[in-house]
Amino acid sequence: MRGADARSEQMYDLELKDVELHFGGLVVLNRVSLGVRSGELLALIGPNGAGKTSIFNCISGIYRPSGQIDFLGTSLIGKKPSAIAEMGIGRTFQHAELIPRMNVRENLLVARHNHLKATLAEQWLRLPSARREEAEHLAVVNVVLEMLSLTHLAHLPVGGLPFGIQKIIGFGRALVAEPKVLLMDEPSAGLTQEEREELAYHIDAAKKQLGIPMLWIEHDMEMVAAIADRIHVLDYGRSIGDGPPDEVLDNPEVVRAYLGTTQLTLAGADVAAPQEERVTPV
Ligand SMILES: Nc1ncnc2c1ncn2[C@@H]1O[C@H](COP(=O)(O)OP(=O)(O)OP(=O)(O)O)[C@@H](O)[C@H]1O
Repeated sequence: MRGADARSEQMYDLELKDVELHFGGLVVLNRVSLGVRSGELLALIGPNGAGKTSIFNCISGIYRPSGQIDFLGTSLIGKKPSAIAEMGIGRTFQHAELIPRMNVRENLLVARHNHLKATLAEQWLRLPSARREEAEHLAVVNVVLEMLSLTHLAHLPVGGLPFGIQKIIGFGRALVAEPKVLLMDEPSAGLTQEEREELAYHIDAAKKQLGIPMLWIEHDMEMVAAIADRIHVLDYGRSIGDGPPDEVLDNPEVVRAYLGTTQLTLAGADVAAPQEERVTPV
């Protein structure tokens, strides 16, 4: 079997089948089926209110839909959000939950708490096992800092850093938890064009380096066209397209539903290399 054929046959790590969600009379998700494989970045697009965040809330166990949601062969339906997070489903939020007075490295270390094995007493007594564990956490954090070109800012309080850098730190927070799949809810919201390109560069690089399946809600079609492997389109809770970016963004139904009459141009869609020297460490 050739590479592309093998890939299309590959099982999904995370798969939704006929997922349906209602709030009173409102049909929020109407038999939605989609899946994401390891090493794949699947963009979830659609107009406001289409149901994108609701899909994340169903996967995370916050909403209780009908249908099937399977993660690495295990059903997530009926599981508590904490149990789902512990299974390795990571999530970034539109507003990164950073602690402004802590420095960048400390913010990432906090996100390792799910991996803590040493008891509080062992940590206080600084037993060798606790010290070894601390060193392991620090090593993971340092790898992520390096990967996101944040090492030179690691000692700086997060609150004083530009918004675009804070977004990259928020992405790093999700990565240090070593998720098995990552859900990203519009990480580019509020960023300038230059900051979006830098974030896109890091998302793309992290996907290639770590091979984690990523499901990504995004409104910026240039970012999507530049780095998504596949796009799934929702409209009023219904799936209206799924496929490679050039195919999906050319689909007349998608153009009509999502983009109005504006023809999407993919020309110029690009990602920029990080600019480490943008922020001067103090
Ligand atoms: N907890 C809730 N109770 C009632 N209605 C809800 C709830 N959560 C979502 N909805 C409704 O479901 C629909 C889909 O909302 P959702 O936030 O999933 O859309 P979205 O595609 O993420 O939109 P946006 O791009 O604006 O974030 C909307 O009509 C919303 O008002």
